[in-house]
Formats: sequence, structure tokens, C-alpha cells
Amino acid sequence: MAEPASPTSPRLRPPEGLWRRRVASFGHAVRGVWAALRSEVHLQVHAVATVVVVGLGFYYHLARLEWALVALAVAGVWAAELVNTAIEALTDLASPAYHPLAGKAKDVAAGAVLLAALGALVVGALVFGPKLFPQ
Ligand SMILES: Nc1ncnc2c1ncn2[C@@H]1O[C@H](COP(=O)(O)OP(=O)(O)OP(=O)(O)O)[C@@H](O)[C@H]1O
Repeated sequence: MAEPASPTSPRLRPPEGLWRRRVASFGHAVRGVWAALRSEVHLQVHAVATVVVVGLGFYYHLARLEWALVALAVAGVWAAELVNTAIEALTDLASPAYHPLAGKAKDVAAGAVLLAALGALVVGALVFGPKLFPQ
């Protein structure tokens, strides 16, 4: 009878090289964030805002759920801004000359950032508003 599978069983262990590839992919992702951070002023502003928000979070001893909302809002803005940066780069590569579709792609990507930022603003106002301006 076949031996039951366990997480340490050689059958379930990923093949050699898979972990190396996963680690390499993680490295590429970190390199992407770093490259965008160096070239995009908007991301540098987000970085400063993130430090301020995290500092305020510790100062006001946010509750667990408040931290969760703030983390989601901050990550949402970063993710939207990174995707926007990627779409801008690809658009410039594919269509350096003016094209309505290139403009649409950039406008839609920028719209995603705007929505994420508005959501983060609402979360920030609801979480920090009562703490910053107690009645
Ligand atoms: N190749 C293009 N064809 C048509 N319209 C374009 C093109 N490139 C840019 N645009 C228009 O100009 C706007 C600004 O584009 P741009 O590449 O300067 O991005 P941006 O909003 O200034 O972002 P960032 O400041 O992060 O570079 C776009 O949203 C789009 O409407």
C-alpha cells in the first residue's frame, strides 16, 4: 500500500529549483518596487505618507481592525500606483507617438490610482479623524 502523503514527504516537496525560482521572482518584485520608487515622485510622496500614517498609528495605539483598514488602504494605493507606473512604461514603449488608445490606457490607469487614493482618504478620515479632532 502507498505511504500516506505528508507535508515532508518527498512526493510533496517542490522539485529542486522551484524555491530558487520563487525567491528570484520575489527579488524581481522588490527590484520593481525599488525602481518605481526611485523614478516616480508620486511613490516617494506615498512613502513619506506611509511613514507618517504608521507613526500616527503607533502614537494613537490603533485597534487591530483599524490597523487592518489602514494597511489595506496603504497597500491599495501603493499597488495602484505601481500598476499605473507599469502601464505608463508599457504605453510609452508601445506607443511613443500620440494615440487615443495610449491616452485611454494612461487615463484609466491614473483613474485606478485616484480611486485607491480616495478610498484611503475615507479610511484615514474615519480612523484618524476622531483621534486628531476629538469632540
Ligand atoms: N502616447 C500618448 N498618446 C495619447 N495621449 C497620451 C500619450 N501619453 C500621454 N498621454 C496623455 O497625457 C496624460 C499624461 O501622461 P503622462 O505620461 O505624462 O503621465 P502623468 O499623468 O504625467 O504621470 P507621471 O507624472 O506619473 O509621469 C495621460 O493621462 C494621457 O491622457
